[in-house]
Amino acid sequence: MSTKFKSKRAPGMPVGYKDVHDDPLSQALMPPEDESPEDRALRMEKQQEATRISREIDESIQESKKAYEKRKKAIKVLLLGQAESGKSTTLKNFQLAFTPNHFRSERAAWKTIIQLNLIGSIKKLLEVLQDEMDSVPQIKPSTPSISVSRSSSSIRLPGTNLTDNHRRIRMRLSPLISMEAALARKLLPENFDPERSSRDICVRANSGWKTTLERATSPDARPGSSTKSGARRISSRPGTSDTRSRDDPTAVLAACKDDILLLWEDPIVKDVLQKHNVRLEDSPGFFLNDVARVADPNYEPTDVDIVRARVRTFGVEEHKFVLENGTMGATPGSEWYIYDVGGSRSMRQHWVPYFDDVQAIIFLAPLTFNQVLEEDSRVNRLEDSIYLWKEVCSNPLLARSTLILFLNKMDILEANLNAGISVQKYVPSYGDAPNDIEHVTRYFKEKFRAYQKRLSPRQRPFFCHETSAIDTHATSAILIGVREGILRGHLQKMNVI
Ligand SMILES: Nc1nc2c(ncn2[C@@H]2O[C@H](COP(=O)(O)OP(=O)(O)OP(=O)(O)O)[C@@H](O)[C@H]2O)c(=O)[nH]1
Ligand SMILES: [Mg+2]
Repeated sequence: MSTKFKSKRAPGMPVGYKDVHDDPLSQALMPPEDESPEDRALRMEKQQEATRISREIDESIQESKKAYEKRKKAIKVLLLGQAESGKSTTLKNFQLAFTPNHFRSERAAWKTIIQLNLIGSIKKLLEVLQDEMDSVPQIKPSTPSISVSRSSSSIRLPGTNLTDNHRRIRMRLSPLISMEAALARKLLPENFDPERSSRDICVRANSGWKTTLERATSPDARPGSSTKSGARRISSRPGTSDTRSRDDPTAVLAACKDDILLLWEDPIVKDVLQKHNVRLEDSPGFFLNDVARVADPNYEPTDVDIVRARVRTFGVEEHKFVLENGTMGATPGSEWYIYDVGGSRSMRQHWVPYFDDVQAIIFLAPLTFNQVLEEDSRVNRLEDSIYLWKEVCSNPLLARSTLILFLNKMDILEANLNAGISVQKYVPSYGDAPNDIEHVTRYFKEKFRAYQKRLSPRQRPFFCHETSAIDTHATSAILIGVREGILRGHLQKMNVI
């Protein structure tokens, strides 16, 4: 009886399946009647392999499903704000506070960025000196005077307090500039644009630029050295020690260190900068006050250096955080996604696709009332931040997202107010209220609060923090509170608490 029943099923088909004579597929799969034992063994082997592959596909679908569910449950935070508002700096603070091991593992990549930042400031400084020299007639110098010098004396150039010694130092520093362009082209080739070479270093989101930098600047990747497989990585030129040191920012900076210090600490140079209205201290990625350290051959960036390094974000970067054990009271293993966007005007259209799936937005609004946008010098930065804030508050896609406002760059606000810069001059509506940090902060905070209240499609609480994102200690305390708040809100929405 059982033999008879078996013969009616295709091999491997469970009991209860349709009779093979009714099912064309089963019929097609039936072994030939004269199947040899070898053919049968081969067929069984193929069948087992097919079953294994099918099981693997099922498992991978299940895993994708699980990952999708996990991602759906994960907390997603979007960092928004204009260019240079401090979004990437806040992200780095987040990494330092909650995934410090990962943060520190990227130190080598940041070292090159910091060196490029420093060279960028020197380049700007040299441009100002050149402008000053060009602004006066180039006639034969006549009035000798003593100034900064390695030699015993120097000759003052006509019409300026700069001397021929400044000109010589400027010449000696010029290899830094050609090296910067070469380095940017080699290390970040897809982002190299000679038209923009005077601007910040720019990296494309999710391009793996940190890995590229780490590989390209590791000792065995320098020109003239070989990889384990014997292939050259960067340059095909013969690797003389001369070419090696000319391409290596650490070696070139070390060779130029004394000259950089001489220029930067020279009171005449400071006067020229002031005359040309250039405050390098306020520009992003400023490391000129740290030359002695950064230009040292054994320089290793500190955590704060990394947080202060400047790289312009281009596009939208996704950062996954799996909180590390023992970090700031975090629940180990919890998953967060933080999206860091490029903030300049041309990049804002890329923000919208991320709006419908985020629990919280951290909006960076620096209180830089006396600065204008780099991309449009007719627009005041603070005015632009308020415009953006209004857009975010009123956007229906964000109606359910928690908004957290960071009034950032409080240190710069304080310095500006201490220097006596009047808020009323730039923001007439401020009137004649006291020009101090307390009143100014309260005034702008209330402005942001009122717009949120007026424009939000549904009521939501106003969360606001005063931050200086380069102060890692203070910022980590704020971020712990923010993380708790977002988590609580998220759990409430999911009805877990
Ligand atoms: N003094 C001071 N500098 C800050 C502060 N926050 C950020 N910066 C600096 O401002 C510069 C710009 O910061 P980023 O975080 O790169 O700005 P971003 O918003 O990511 O800019 P984009 O990527 O161009 O959109 C960097 O050099 C930071 O070190 C702050 O609170 N105080
Ligand atoms: Mg950025």
